[in-house]
Amino acid sequence: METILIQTPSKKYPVHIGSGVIEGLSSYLIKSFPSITNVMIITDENVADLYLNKLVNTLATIDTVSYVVPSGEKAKTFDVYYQCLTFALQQKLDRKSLVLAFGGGAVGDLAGFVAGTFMRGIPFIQVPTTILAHDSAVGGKVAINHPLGKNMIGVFYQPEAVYYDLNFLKSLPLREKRSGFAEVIKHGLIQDVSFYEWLLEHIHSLDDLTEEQLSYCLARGITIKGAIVSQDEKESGIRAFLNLGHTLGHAIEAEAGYGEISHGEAVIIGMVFALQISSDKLGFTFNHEKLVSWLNQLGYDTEVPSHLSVERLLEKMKQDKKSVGQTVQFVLLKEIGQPVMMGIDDDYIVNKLKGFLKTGEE
Ligand SMILES: NC(=O)c1ccc[n+]([C@@H]2O[C@H](COP(=O)([O-])OP(=O)(O)OC[C@H]3O[C@@H](n4cnc5c(N)ncnc54)[C@H](O)[C@@H]3O)[C@@H](O)[C@H]2O)c1
Ligand SMILES: O=C(O)C(=O)C[C@@H](O)[C@H](O)[C@H](O)COP(=O)(O)O
Ligand SMILES: [Zn+2]
Repeated sequence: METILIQTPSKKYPVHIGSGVIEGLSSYLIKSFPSITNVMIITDENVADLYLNKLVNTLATIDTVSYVVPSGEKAKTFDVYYQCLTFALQQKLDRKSLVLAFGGGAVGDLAGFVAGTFMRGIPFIQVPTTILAHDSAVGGKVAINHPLGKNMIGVFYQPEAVYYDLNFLKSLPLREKRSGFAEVIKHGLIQDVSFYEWLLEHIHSLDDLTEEQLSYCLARGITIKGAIVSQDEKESGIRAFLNLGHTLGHAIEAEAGYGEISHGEAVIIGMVFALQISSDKLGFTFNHEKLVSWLNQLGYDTEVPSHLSVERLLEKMKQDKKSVGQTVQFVLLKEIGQPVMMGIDDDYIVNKLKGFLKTGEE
C-alpha cells in the first residue's frame, strides 16, 4: 500500500494505491466530512454489476444513493450529464453532499464534471477501477464529449482523495488493460527514460502482469503526472506534454465514433505518429522499429485505420484544444523525457497521415 500526495494550487489530496485500500474510505469520509448529508455514487453498468454492492456495504453507515450510467464513452454525453444532475436534485443532494466516481476514466470524467458544476461545486472522491484511471483520476481534468470534439465541455476540478484499490482491476478484460497501459507508456516517454526502458525490458504481455509490476507502473505514472500537474494545474504550459499522442488520438476517437476505438488504442497510434514527426522535425534519433514491434507484441495497432478520412482527421485536429488559430499543435520529443510543443502545417500532416494508414484494409 502506498500514498502519493498531489499538491496543486487549488487542492492537496492523497492517492492511496494498493489492494484493499477501499477499506479505509468510510472512516476517511466520516472524519473529513463530519456533517456529510449523503454520497451520490456515479458508476457504470459493468462496474455496478461487479462491485456496487461491495462499495455500498463498505460505506456502511453513510447514506448513499447510486446512479448507474451506460459504460464507456456513452457516459460522457450531455444527456447523461443532465440526467445525473436531475437525479442529484431529486435525491435532495445539497452542499454537504459528496459525489463518488466509481469506475474508469469515462465515469470519472463525467462524475467529476457533475460534482464541479452541481450547485457550483460539491466535493468528490475518485474510486478508479481501470488501469487507465491512474491518469484520469489524478489532476482534475473532468469533461464530457461533444460530437465535434473530445472533452470539449468541462472544468478543472480536483478530487478530495483518490482510493485506487487494485483488487477492482482483477476483472479488467485484456482490451481494457491494453487501453489503460497506453497512458503508462506515455508517462515513461514524456518524462522518464529509465522507466520507459524498464517497460521495454520487463513488460512482454499485458495479460500476465504481476501485481508488483502493475502497482509499480501505476505509482510511477501517478508520480510523473502529479509532478507535472502540481506545477501547471490549468495547462498554461508544461501540462500540455501529458497530451503526447492525443492530437491525433482524440481526432481518431471522434472520427471513428466515440468508443469504437478506445482512448488508449487511439493514443498509441497518436504517439507513434508524433514520434515519427519528432524524427522529421527535431532529428529525434530513436529506434522506431523496436518501439513499434514491442507495441505490436503487446497487441496494439500502430497505424490509422484506413476507413478514416485523412482530411476529416485534419479538421478534427484543428478543433483540438491545443490548436492556436488554425495551426495544429503536436507534443513532440527531442529525446525520450524531453517533450516540446510544435505547430505543424496542414500539408505536412496530410501527407504524413496518408503514409500512416493501415495497409491491407482498403
Ligand atoms: N481526465 C483525465 O485526465 C483523463 C486522462 C486519461 C483519459 N481520460 C478519459 O478516460 C476515458 C477512458 O477511461 P477508461 O479506459 O478507464 O474508460 P471507461 O471508464 O470507459 O472503462 C472502460 C471499460 O471498462 C469497464 N470497466 C471499468 N472497470 C472495470 C473493472 N474493474 N472490471 C471490468 N470492467 C471494467 C467499463 O465498464 C468500460 O466498459 C476516456 O474518456 C478518456 O478521454 C481522462
Ligand atoms: O491530464 C492531462 O492534462 C492530460 O492531458 C491527460 C490525458 O491523458 C487525458 O486524456 C486528458 O483527458 C486529455 O485532456 P484534453 O484537455 O486534451 O481533453
Ligand atoms: Zn489520455
